[in-house]
Amino acid sequence: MDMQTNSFSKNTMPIRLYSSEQLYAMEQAWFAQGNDSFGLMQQAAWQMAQHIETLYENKCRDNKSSVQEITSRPYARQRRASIWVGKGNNGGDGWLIAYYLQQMGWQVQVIMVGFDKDDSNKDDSNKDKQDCVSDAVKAKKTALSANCPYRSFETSTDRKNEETDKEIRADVYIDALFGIGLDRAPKNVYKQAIFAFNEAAQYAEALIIAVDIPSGLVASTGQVFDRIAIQADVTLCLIARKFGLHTKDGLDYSGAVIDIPLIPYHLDSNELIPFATLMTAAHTLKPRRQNSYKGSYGHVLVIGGNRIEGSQGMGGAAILSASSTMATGAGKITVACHEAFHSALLTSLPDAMTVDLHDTDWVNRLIGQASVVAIGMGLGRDEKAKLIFISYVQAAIVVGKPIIIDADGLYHLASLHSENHKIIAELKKHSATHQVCLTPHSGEAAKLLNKEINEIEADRVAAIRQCATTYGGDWVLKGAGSLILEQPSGQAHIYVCGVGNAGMATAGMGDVLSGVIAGLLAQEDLKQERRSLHQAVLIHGLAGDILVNQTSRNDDNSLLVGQRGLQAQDMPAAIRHVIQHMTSSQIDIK
Ligand SMILES: NC(=O)C1=CN([C@@H]2O[C@H](COP(=O)(O)OP(=O)(O)OC[C@H]3O[C@@H](n4cnc5c(N)ncnc54)[C@H](OP(=O)(O)O)[C@@H]3O)[C@@H](O)[C@H]2O)[C@@H](O)CC1
Ligand SMILES: Nc1ncnc2c1ncn2[C@@H]1O[C@H](COP(=O)(O)OP(=O)(O)O)[C@@H](O)[C@H]1O
Repeated sequence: MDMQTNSFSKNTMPIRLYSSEQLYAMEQAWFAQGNDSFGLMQQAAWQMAQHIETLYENKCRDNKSSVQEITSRPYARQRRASIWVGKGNNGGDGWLIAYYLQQMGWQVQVIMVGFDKDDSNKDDSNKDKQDCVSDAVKAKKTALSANCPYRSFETSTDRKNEETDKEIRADVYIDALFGIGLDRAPKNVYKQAIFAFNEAAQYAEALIIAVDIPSGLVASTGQVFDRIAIQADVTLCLIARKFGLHTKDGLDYSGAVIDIPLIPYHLDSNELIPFATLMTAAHTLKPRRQNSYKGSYGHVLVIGGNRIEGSQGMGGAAILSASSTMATGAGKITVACHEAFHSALLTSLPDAMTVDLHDTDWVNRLIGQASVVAIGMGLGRDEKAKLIFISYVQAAIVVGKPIIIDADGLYHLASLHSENHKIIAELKKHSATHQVCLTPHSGEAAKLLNKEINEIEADRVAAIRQCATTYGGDWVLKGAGSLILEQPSGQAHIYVCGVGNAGMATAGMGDVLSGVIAGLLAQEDLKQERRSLHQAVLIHGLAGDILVNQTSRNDDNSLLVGQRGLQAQDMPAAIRHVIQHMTSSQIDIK
């Protein structure tokens, strides 16, 4: 992987992300080499206890009160940790954290969730089978042998008295309910415990630390069921980064992520192929050659912006896409849109050329001349729009052009797929030799795969893989932590976009993205460098971040609009800013 990047974030290195299954495989490979599983749990807990102490001290410093000040308060002479444990190995980590924190002078209280009387009896009666008991049981025994105070969540909620409330109020709340083993929605007592944990920790204004992954968040998908999850300030991530921490709900629940690698899995020669790669920095771009002209930087043809009889039309989609294309440095642009929008287009983008979307002779001629064809933004969904979509995509295939398909283009593609139209196979074949980029959000992906949106959302990686298998080409599955699937040599690789923000959840942002992709692909001089799909998605996200000031050193804040004020039309100026910094000096984001 090309590591040459320009720093647009604190962490500029790509980070490998793994699924639960891969994490379990890493652990098993480690144990198969003769390493002890309980020893690993002890190591994990010991390191986490150290981190917890440091994080708490840092929090006190940030609050501008010294640790001595805090510890001298009559009700808090000791640092207090409330540790909520489940029955799996994540809970085992929690018991051992309690054990080590107590040794370090903390006042600890363990809250057991889902343990019933039978279980504890079973543990004690199995003394003769000590070697066979699980690590979690060994961890519990270790903590109990050191007299760590503990209580069952079920019992304390039943009692519901003031004393119980006081007992569980702490400076640090530690979530060790579920780790990578969570595979379904927490129900009953688990659901109650997660809500109670969040409520108690927020009431106490405590530091909230998740062990390995916040409970309720699925490591392999980033999904949280019905908003039932621990809302962490910090996640102490064991062994390797979980995919789910960085996409979808993971972005809202994980807080800051601290790695605790524990085992040297990356040194293994039979290294696992990562599930995905997290990207937070765009690759550096070389400056333009002095001896060049507009033709050196490509000609983009944007096809969209239609007006269907009786409607106001969607000229803005083509205008936003075209403006963003020019902001990336493309040499020339022609927009094939409805004639009703030509003057509006030329008013906002006088550098563009225009052609009537429905003048098929002209548009076909331009397809032959263009370096890249981007089609679908505001194209319309009626039968006439569908016919021109088929005709222009076919023309682009015949003359061998890179194609970007977005928005209404994806709608037509889905319907053509359901009709077994031959263009689907033609496009797939074309994608084996030419770049074809398709950019659905979850709703569009659902149509393309003939599924419900919640099925797509439940496993976005599976969805993007299925899109690529069905239609060929490179894909972006848009949303928080957008996924990008590229298959340059036939082997699919998935990236997660680690930049961008919720201010970008606004109309027209997707049109802007299609413009950035087209602009990068058009520029031949960037061939030796990265002008890949993930590079385009990063530039788009970084531009959005600059506009909401997620920058630590952005001297020029004239672009600042904030998340709620962010509009797609603000993006071209920010894209220019990002491209300029990628080509010269560095700025930091976040
Ligand atoms: N030695 C090691 O390997 C090391 C492991 N480490 C730690 O172990 C953690 C993984 O441990 P784990 O595999 O025991 O899974 P964990 O998440 O604790 O328990 C889940 C269990 O709960 C259940 N369950 C699932 N969903 C549920 C639901 N919604 N509601 C109710 N129950 C549910 C499910 O059981 P089921 O009921 O399906 O039989 C499942 O077995 C990992 O994140 C890390 O912290 C580190 O210490 C490093 C060394
Ligand atoms: N919460 C978010 N975090 C990061 N990026 C986001 C978020 N919401 C939307 N975006 C990005 O903004 C763009 C929105 O695209 P899309 O939904 O197609 O908008 P439209 O159809 O209105 O043009 C996508 O690139 C998406 O990834």
